[in-house]
Amino acid sequence: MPKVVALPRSFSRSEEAKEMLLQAGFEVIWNTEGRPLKEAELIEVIKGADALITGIDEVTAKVLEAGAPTLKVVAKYGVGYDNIDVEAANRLGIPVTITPGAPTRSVAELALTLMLSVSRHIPQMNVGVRDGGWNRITGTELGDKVLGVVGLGAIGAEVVKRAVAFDMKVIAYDAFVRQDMIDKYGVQYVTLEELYAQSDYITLHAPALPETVGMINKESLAQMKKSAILINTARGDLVVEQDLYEALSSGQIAGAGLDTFVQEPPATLDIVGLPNVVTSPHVGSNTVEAGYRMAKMAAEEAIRAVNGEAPKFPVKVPVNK
Ligand SMILES: NC(=O)c1ccc[n+]([C@@H]2O[C@H](COP(=O)([O-])OP(=O)(O)OC[C@H]3O[C@@H](n4cnc5c(N)ncnc54)[C@H](O)[C@@H]3O)[C@@H](O)[C@H]2O)c1
Ligand SMILES: O=C(O)CC[C@@H](O)C(=O)O
Repeated sequence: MPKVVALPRSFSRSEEAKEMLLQAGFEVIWNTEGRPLKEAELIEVIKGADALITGIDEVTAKVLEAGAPTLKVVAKYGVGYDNIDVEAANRLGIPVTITPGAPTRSVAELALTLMLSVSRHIPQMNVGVRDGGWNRITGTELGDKVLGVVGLGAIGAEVVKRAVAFDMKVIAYDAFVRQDMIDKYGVQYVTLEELYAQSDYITLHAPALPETVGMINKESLAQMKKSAILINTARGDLVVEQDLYEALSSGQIAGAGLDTFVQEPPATLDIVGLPNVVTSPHVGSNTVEAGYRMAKMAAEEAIRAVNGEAPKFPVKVPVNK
């Protein structure tokens, strides 16, 4: 009986994906810890497995080596695969797959949620009203503001759609120019320097790559408007957190909405404790709907691999730092 190890906490909510795996004759091993597994735990659980379905667990070379004799696929439940050592997987001949498009709408909705929450001070007012207060903090509108999108791929494009509906003007930075974004939403492609200087909101949607890791740092923050708000639903590694902390504390920029951190949970509460920062615990794709889509697509990849079929959404190029 083929064995699949399914680690994402919310995977077990998807009856359809579970049923698919059972119908395909899999023995399914669930992660019942309610947290990503540590390397030593992963090494134990992966032994003898045919497929691994992983969320944000660190799938290191050692983990892959422990699974290599039997492992036929590492199926990422999501799209950002910087937690998987793709170089080691390539070396060991284990395909790595992702679920493109499955989390897109949920992450875009969260980016907008964070933009609105920071602009309208929702968390502070919520706590205030609950405590019996009535502090009516003045906010700002998204309408007529400039949104700078760094990484205009699947998620970036869904953010653009929504931002335009809020009457925002959109500028973007990406190596690949999408003519449909220009034609349909009036997106203007600019250099990174222009994007930093012109944006009222900057939203990050690029993967963690050697050229994006640390891109939001002292120098780039210094180029931004004092009224700028930074949104990061991509990866924490894109930001030098100490530099962001200093920029937010000193008024160099006005606020931030952060779903992702260098270390999760964050190593210190410095940034998350600031009054002009709204945070969430890496939940961009953590909705019922995205969960169903990611679980189904990852289960399909596991089944394909065990049946000796080629993966549908393989990734070969490492994105790790
Ligand atoms: N918060 C969450 O829960 C969550 C969920 C899903 C994805 N993500 C993150 O969002 C990222 C984007 O996801 P997607 O589905 O839109 O991926 P995608 O591949 O469709 O889009 C990524 C875009 O980034 C661009 N890019 C690459 N290098 C760049 C650079 N140096 N500067 C600017 N742009 C660059 C690519 O050309 C592409 O257009 C993922 O890599 C992942 O890290 C986070
Ligand atoms: O597995 C998760 O919970 C999040 C994954 C998400 O960040 C992604 O990159 O798709």
